[in-house]
Amino acid sequence: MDVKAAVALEAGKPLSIETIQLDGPRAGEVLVEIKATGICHTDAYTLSGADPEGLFPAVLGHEGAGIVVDVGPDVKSLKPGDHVIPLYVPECRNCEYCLSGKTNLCQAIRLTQGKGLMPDGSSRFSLDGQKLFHYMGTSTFANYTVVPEIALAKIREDAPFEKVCYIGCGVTTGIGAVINTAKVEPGSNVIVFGLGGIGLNVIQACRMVGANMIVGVDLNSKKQAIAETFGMTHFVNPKDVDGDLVPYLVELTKGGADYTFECIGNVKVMRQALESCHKGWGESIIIGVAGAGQEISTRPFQLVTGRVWRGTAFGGAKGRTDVPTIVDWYMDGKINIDDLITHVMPLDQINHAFDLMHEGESIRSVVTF
Ligand SMILES: NC(=O)C1=CN([C@@H]2O[C@H](COP(=O)(O)OP(=O)(O)OC[C@H]3O[C@@H](n4cnc5c(N)ncnc54)[C@H](O)[C@@H]3O)[C@@H](O)[C@H]2O)C=CC1
Ligand SMILES: N[C@@H](CCC(=O)N[C@@H](CSC=O)C(=O)NCC(=O)O)C(=O)O
Ligand SMILES: [Zn+2]
Ligand SMILES: [Zn+2]
Repeated sequence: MDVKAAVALEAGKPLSIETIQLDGPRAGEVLVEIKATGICHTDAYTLSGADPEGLFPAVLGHEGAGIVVDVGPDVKSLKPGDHVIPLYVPECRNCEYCLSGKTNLCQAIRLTQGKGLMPDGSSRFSLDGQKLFHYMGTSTFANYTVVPEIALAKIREDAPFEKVCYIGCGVTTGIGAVINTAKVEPGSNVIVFGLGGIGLNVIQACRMVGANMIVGVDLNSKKQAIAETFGMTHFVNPKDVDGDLVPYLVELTKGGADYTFECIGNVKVMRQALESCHKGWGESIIIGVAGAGQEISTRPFQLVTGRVWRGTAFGGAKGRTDVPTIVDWYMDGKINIDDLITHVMPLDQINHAFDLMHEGESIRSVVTF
């Protein structure tokens, strides 16, 4: 079938709006009509060429919501008409990782997903006969996509696509990092580095769990006002700090934070986030994705003296189990998504969404089809 898509033809170039061809679903696969997709910083990261797994030409996008149109053989849990959110971390409930109970990182299809292919090793997308790569197993920058059954969360039908698509990455990542990964306790002091589409969700979850100080750090002071409405209690712009940022933050939090979150993807900030933690118990959670060749460093003494360095993917959430619950939280008014979606636009303006992100003018842009 013909599909309208924003195609990443080359690294570092704007997306190209094209009519491409999509093959139907094979065994274990589902054809989904994408109704809305958010644009996450990770899409920009891959498009920039910094992603070691980045492949071109490809259909990017991983923060979508839509409706099942058709299912391939052996699909049991979904049927046409079901409302779904694609998952870049699937949940097969059968692999060693799923059965461990220790991680959300289902590995059932990770190898082919990282090669831009469906689990059978082929692509469903093409442009004038040339193969296009899938992206993160989701490829939501198209009005139709094919996704493995194990990578789809079934959600309630009254949830608005243009809002809950954001649960496909940013909302779940930020909230899950607080609840599943750090397990922030009431009364904790936290520092959030980067007040974008992920960091603001970390802040709203810290408020939900009853954190005490919620310090936000961002180079862009325009983020202060919205962060305060989501629960930030103190704002720090590193440009306004005389001297080193770390001792300033340790002093502000009276000995260091119980938890810090790096929501930028900058390895220098990751070090600052670790070293701003409280001696003896502070935990720093890396959420940001850093480019190829980048490495983190610190004095081992920081860990010897009790600070903990951890990371999280998709907020530690098991998508088919947890995403429907987060949709319920939104529908019940327990979490705020509406105020984080600052821009909505049609697919042919998607490059503007990337410009807004790079200029620091948006929190989340959403494309509706
Ligand atoms: N681990 C995971 O599962 C996920 C990771 N990510 C990653 O999280 C990071 C954040 O993503 P978004 O919130 O969508 O990005 P964003 O672009 O919306 O926000 C980044 C924020 O960091 C600020 N910033 C940039 N450099 C800074 C610095 N040196 N010091 C202080 N603030 C600085 C910017 O002003 C901006 O407000 C990205 O690296 C993204 O790839 C995103 C989703 C899931
Ligand atoms: N391909 C990159 C790694 C990118 C990455 O870390 N992705 C996160 C999700 S970011 C979403 O916006 C993730 O879930 N990672 C787990 C995984 O299995 O990929 C690289 O190779 O550096
Ligand atoms: Zn994302
Ligand atoms: Zn699994």
